[in-house]
Amino acid sequence: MGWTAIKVITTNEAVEAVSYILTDEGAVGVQIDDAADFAKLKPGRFGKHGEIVDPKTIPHRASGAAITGYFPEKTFVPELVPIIKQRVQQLAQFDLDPGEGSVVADQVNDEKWATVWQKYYHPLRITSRLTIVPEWEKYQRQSPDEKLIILDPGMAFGTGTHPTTRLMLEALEIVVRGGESMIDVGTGSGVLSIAAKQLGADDIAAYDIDEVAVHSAKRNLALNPVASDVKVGVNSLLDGIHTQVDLIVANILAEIIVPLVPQAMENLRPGGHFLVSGIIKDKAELVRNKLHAAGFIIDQQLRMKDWYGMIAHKPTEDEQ
Ligand SMILES: C[S@@+](CC[C@H](N)C(=O)[O-])C[C@H]1O[C@@H](n2cnc3c(N)ncnc32)[C@H](O)[C@@H]1O
Repeated sequence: MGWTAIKVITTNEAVEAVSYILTDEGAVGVQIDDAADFAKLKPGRFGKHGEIVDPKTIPHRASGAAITGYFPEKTFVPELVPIIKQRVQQLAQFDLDPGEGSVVADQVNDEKWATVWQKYYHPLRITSRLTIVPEWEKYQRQSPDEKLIILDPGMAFGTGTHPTTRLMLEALEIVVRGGESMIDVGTGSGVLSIAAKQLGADDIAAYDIDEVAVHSAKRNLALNPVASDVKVGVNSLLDGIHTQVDLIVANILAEIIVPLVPQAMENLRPGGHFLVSGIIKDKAELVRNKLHAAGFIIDQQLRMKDWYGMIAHKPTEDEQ
């Protein structure tokens, strides 16, 4: 079996917390290289047979700590790295200095990672009506209402298996009635736009700040003829966009949702829905407060593991 190693560079004080994060995200083993441990070594106190060893000859970090988590080969790295990054940065809230906080993936013993994980990615019924089907799998519908989302996420976030995406797919199924115009902010693999089209949404524009994601979304939209008219482009949030749509969806980190909230209010018609996900438990209050302050009405809060999603709407004239 191959392993995927994900290395976090942090401070000595954050070693335990980062090790916990890596284990909590599925690491089966953690290796710690801490400059503080090295500083405690004294000549002659170690060596396999009690021999005197010069600490200077031992490879070590000059400062801070590197913590490497070893994950099973089924791990889909493009979804895991941003999540670990976010959790490491959040340590500052608990008065722990995350330091550099860089998170880098490296495949160990397996250079073919990009295809190996595919062995573990199978058709998945997300809701009673939405099923994700990897492009390379054959799948027979289990019921006439079942809608398929054909995907090859490539290197973009959005396999459909992550709780943040699943919450959004559930929210779309609750809200979409048919004929809605929609903007998908941070489209990743394009999974939410394809799902919305399958549920009956009409005119959709999808944006991502990352060119790799835009490329992946274009490819996936082409795999799903129902979504072939979705417009996709590079854009940060809704910068420079002034329109009136029925629905805006965004599965992005809470800190990025915050500046998006007033832009969503401006671009929604009265009664239009704003669906947000990607909100880790500790940030739910921040997003709720921001939505209320901007004038949104929160209709429903969805939760899966430590992740929250929210369904909000812009008040109609009667509700104002
Ligand atoms: C958590 S992924 C969500 C992908 C997909 N929509 C899903 O639900 O699975 C967040 C996406 O937002 C993109 N993103 C991050 N910051 C952004 C910004 N300021 N503007 C637009 N997209 C952004 C990332 O590149 C990434 O593709």
